[in-house]
Amino acid sequence: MNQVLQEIIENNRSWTEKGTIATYIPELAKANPHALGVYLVDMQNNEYFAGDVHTVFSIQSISKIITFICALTDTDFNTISKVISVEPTADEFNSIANLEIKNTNKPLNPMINSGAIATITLVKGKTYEEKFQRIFHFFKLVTDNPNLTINEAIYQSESSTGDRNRSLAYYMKSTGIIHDEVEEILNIYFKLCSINVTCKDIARIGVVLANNGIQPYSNQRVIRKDICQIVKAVMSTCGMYSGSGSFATTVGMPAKSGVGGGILAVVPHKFGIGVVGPALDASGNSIAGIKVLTELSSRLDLSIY
Ligand SMILES: NC(=O)CC[C@H](N)C(=O)O
Repeated sequence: MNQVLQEIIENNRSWTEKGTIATYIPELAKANPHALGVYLVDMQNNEYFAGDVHTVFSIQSISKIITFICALTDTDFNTISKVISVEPTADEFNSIANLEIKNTNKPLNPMINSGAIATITLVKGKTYEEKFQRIFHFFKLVTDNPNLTINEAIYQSESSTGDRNRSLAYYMKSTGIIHDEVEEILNIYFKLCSINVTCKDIARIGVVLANNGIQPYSNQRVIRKDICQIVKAVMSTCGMYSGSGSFATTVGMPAKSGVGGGILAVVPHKFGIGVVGPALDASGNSIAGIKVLTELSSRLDLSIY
């Protein structure tokens, strides 16, 4: 398997030249555009990998999965559905337009920025710090990595340039979708986006979802099965932003990307997959990462469709 992964990395590394690093968060511009790595964890906890798997990157929007799981654990899906829809969008991940144009004012789904900001408000916590710590603790549990840290420079960079996210949040407050202090919620959002991870960390989140909530290495249930099903469905339809439809046809796996260059993909009952490749395509997805997953899916026949 490692040999196959090695070939796939070599076959697709040239795609890193065709994408661009996210620079709208200035600190992200420091990422290595040529990095490309892939990590698989299977149901028996075997690990396979190739390429730049030691590259550390900020998790960015992949954190939206974890926030959504925490909200679904604290608040039932029907209640959440009154605040956030689960419909895909062809607009950009930080679009403000659809909040006004679609009749309900609800963010279209929890995988875009507006939806994730609203999702944070549905996670329980007596204080904002407790809310953040509960999500961060769950991150450490599900990755089985108690040493996860926040990338302070990226957090500061996001916070000082995150005015689009501020406008999304203030708009949602004006329409009654959120009620909390906007700056406090954004502070949590920016911190969650700034968590340092490797492909292995995100593959480990993936394998728990692949196994319907049970960690293969500890046999411990960490996510309810019904929550895993909802999250995987939303990843399938919304996880790759405006590229979700073409990703479903070429790769065919529930997945979630982030502008740090990570992609977390799930092959139900088989694998959790983590990919890193910071050069992005026009939708904000890792350009070479998608190519790696496309070849992997085809060679191992992994599409769920
Ligand atoms: N697509 C992403 O990964 C976006 C996350 C990023 N922190 C933002 O809010 O813009």
